[in-house]
Parts: sequence; C-alpha cells; structure tokens
Amino acid sequence: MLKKRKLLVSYLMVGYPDFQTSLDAFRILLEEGTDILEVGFPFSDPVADGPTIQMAHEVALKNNIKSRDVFNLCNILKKDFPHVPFLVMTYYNPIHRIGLEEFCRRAKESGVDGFIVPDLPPEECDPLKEYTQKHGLWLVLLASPTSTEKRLKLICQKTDELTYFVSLTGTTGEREELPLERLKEKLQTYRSLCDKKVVVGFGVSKGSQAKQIAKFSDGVVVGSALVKLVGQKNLEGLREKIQELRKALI
Ligand SMILES: O=P(O)(O)OC[C@@H](O)[C@@H](O)c1c[nH]c2ccccc12
Repeated sequence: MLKKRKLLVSYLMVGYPDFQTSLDAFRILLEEGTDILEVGFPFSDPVADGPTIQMAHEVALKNNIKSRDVFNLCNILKKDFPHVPFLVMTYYNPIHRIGLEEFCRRAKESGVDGFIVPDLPPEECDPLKEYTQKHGLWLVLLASPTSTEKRLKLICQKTDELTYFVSLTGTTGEREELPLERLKEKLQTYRSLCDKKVVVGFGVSKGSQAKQIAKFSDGVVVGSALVKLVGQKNLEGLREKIQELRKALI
C-alpha cells in the first residue's frame, strides 16, 4: 500500500481550530500528496507534545471533539482518498477507556488503517495488538535515539509496516537545528537490525530538513509546523508548506 518514493507523513489535530477547518486542512494534506495521514485525537494530558500541539489538544477538547468526530472525519476523507493509509495518533488512555476491541472495530469501520500510540511501549503492546491484528489494523511503534539495541529489535519485531523514529529526546515542536549526525548513526544501527521502513519525526518543519533526513531514512513526519498554520486558519500557507515538503522529498 505504501508508495516507493520517500514518504511524507503529515499530522493534524481533529477539531483544531474547529471541526470544519480541520476537515478542509486534512483534505489539503491529501490533495498535495501526503503519503500517510496522521490523524490527531485530542487528549487532556498530552505529555509528549510541545506547546503548539498541546494548544491544539486543548482547543479541540473545548470544541467538544469526541472519538465519534475523529472517526467521522476519517470516514468522510477515506471515500475520496482510499489508497492513503490513515493512522490515528492517540495516547493510550482513550483507547483503554473506550475498550480495545470497540476502538479497533469503530476505527476499521471508518476506514482507519492503524494507530500510533506514543505512550504504549513495545513491551506492553500485546493486548492491543491482539485486536489490531484481528481487525487488520497496523500498530506503528516509536523508537528513539535512546532505545537500546535489544529494544530496537523488539520494536522492529512488533511494529507493523513501518517504524516511527523520534529524532530527539523531548517533545514535539519545530526546531531550527536537528542532531543530524547522531540521528544518521542511530538510524544506520536500526536499519542494520530491521528491514521495515523508517520515518523520522519531531522537529521537522522545512523542506531543507526533510531532504537531509530522507537521505538516510524512508521519509519524514511533520506535525507542529502544519498545526501552527491551521491554527492561524492559513490554509493557503498550509498548501504551500506541503508542496515545499513534497518537493524536497522527490
Ligand atoms: O510536531 P513535530 O515536531 O513536527 O513532530 C510530529 C508530531 O507532531 C506527530 O507525529 C505527533 C503529534 N503528537 C505526538 C505525540 C507523540 C509522538 C508524535 C506526535
């Protein structure tokens, strides 16, 4: 299902700054050649997120965005973009609260292809994986520069289709400088252990950064830079940003 070119994974939050604007914005990501859509699910305690995305969680919750809205948005967009994988990015708590099987069932029904759950460690993913497998959903796991070799092997074994490699320790958010040399080494280690695809996220906001990272990975994830533009209701700027990133990954 994944294209051969370098992958552009784009993240936005459902319901930020309001449901309709987020729907229009997700559509722009798809129209401009996003390879994997990362669909943000609002949560009250988003510990891995920096200020830009924290604010998006907060506003979406104030807008009373619920799981029903997240799945509804996926359902609407999937009809027009059936070949793009949709990954719901959510903390574990909402999945647990709704129920693992129920969450998977409703996701599948809405055209969702899988999940990224940043606070679910590989050692603890089996209960959820039982149901993702049953429903044919991916569970994409995260690796970080501090993951040990033993852990990287486990992540590779458990993750579906691709690995989300976090570029740095810390929270999401744009960065002027990324630790590219260290990242390159870490990715070389991971790729010697694992032949699944690897995309790199955290801190990427510019075409030039995406281009450099794509030299030693299968693609990049971009979140905060896009969320910021949507928060300003700057959808033309969003379209230009995606075009810039897409072009850098040719
Ligand atoms: O915002 P950034 O730095 O561009 O990073 C991508 C990120 O936003 C997205 O993948 C994401 C949003 N929330 C998360 C929580 C944990 C890990 C990753 C994420």
